[in-house]
Amino acid sequence: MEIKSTNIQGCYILEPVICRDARGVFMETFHKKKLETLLGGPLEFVQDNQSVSNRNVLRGLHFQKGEHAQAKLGRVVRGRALDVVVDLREKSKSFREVFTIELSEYNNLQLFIPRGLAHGFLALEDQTVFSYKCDAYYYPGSESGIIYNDPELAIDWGIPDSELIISEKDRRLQYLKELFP
Ligand SMILES: Cc1cn([C@H]2C[C@H](O)[C@@H](COP(=O)(O)OP(=O)(O)O[C@H]3O[C@H](C)C(=O)[C@H](O)[C@H]3O)O2)c(=O)[nH]c1=O
Repeated sequence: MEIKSTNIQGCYILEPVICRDARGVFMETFHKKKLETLLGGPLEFVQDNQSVSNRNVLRGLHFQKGEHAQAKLGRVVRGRALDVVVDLREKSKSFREVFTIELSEYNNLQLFIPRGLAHGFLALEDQTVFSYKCDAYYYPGSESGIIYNDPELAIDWGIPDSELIISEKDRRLQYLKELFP
């Protein structure tokens, strides 16, 4: 497993070792001890999630507040997605910064997302399967988020707004200026 830093403190790109032979491909998609060594600290994932999205579906930008904040290890098992995180940690050197990366079944990349970041993605192919580990349980009462088209973030999703498929819930998410008045 190789690790690369991003512009966001504690957020890392992970590239698994791909073992290919005449039968196909094998890779370790998660190895607790190796990842703890690479990240330099303990990891205790407690919940795995998976969503399937057709092309142009945008999920996010979501986070859980306070004690229910989740670190995530995300990857695309099938298809392609533009993955986006925003640093919402006021004490972080990268506070308010955005990082985007394409995760796909073709590049096998993963993204480690520390607690305190908002996360979302745009599916770039039909039936894109996004799978991720969380180090805290889902806690509906702590759910929050930032709206995908917040002008302060100016995220380029790469397609016209009219083509985006977004849940009513996500269309009602707050702006950064409401979260940090
Ligand atoms: C997140 C979650 C949701 N649910 C239920 C709640 C709804 O009935 C249904 C769909 O939930 P939601 O629309 O919040 O799903 P996404 O839009 O994919 O949410 C995720 O989107 C972005 C990309 C994230 O990083 C978050 O982990 C997560 O918020 O699954 C659960 O039962 N458990 C869960 O952990």
